[in-house]
Amino acid sequence: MATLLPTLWSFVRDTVREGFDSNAFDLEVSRDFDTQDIAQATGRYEQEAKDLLHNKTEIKKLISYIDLTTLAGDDTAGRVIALADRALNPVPTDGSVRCAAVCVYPQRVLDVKNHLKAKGRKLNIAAVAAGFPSGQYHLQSKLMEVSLTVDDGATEIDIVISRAAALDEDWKTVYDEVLALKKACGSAHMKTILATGELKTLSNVYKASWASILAGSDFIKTSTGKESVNATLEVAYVMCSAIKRWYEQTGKKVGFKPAGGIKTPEEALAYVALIREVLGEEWLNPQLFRIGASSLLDNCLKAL
Ligand SMILES: O=C[C@H](O)COP(=O)(O)O
Repeated sequence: MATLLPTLWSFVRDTVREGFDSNAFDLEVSRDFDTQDIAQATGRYEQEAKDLLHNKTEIKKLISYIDLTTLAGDDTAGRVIALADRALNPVPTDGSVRCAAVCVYPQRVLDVKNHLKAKGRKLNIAAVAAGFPSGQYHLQSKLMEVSLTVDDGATEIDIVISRAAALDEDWKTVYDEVLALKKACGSAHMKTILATGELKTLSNVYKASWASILAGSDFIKTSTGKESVNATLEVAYVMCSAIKRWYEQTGKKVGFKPAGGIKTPEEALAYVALIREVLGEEWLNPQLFRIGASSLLDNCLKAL
């Protein structure tokens, strides 16, 4: 483990060298959001969700976007193995459907990996890391946690931003940390959790989205599921506006993951309607759209 430290510190050093252009950042993020416009749009998505609710194909697609999650202090090898089996075959009457990934704590990654190996099956293994859920840890321990979790076999890492830096409007620190963590992820995909329920304003949500996208996040994700306010359509609209803007400027597609408190197919389908309108149908696949949820699958099965 001691040999990891010099490598991890080199991430930090390289990150600082890559720099953050504050002027360009401020220029880009100086936009206002009309909350009335957003409320009108989210009302539309909720209505569209009601219309989609009786379409069984849409419900099965929903299941394919789910990062099937357990993030509890009493998670055991047995629980995450059962979760992985469920993710591989979530609809007992239709073997063609599977969830996008399982999402577990770092210490449970190896249990899932060994189980999949023994079964000869493949499944994305996402793990929350980098001081999840609060982010209130030293950067070097966040980097080490990410490295160890990737070494254990996580193919996707869900990191958290520093809300302290975001609330202090220190976007350079937010960017630097995300950039360093992206490097620590290596080939694993990185989803950056903004914890929007703690960011206070929609303007901060947009700025945190932009800093995270600039720093190379593969996905941006709303929430950990542990904040008192988790995913909402309002913040999803703002985050997807940043993803759209980035795509218009660079041609690069960043994914979106609402997570936390999404329990019913109707709630989840409203996010589908939002993605369809703001980003387009091409975003509606598990490479670019995930839903982080621990109890949505049960309710989807009831709707089938
Ligand atoms: O990232 C996923 C969330 O932690 C899941 O939240 P949930 O348990 O409210 O569905």
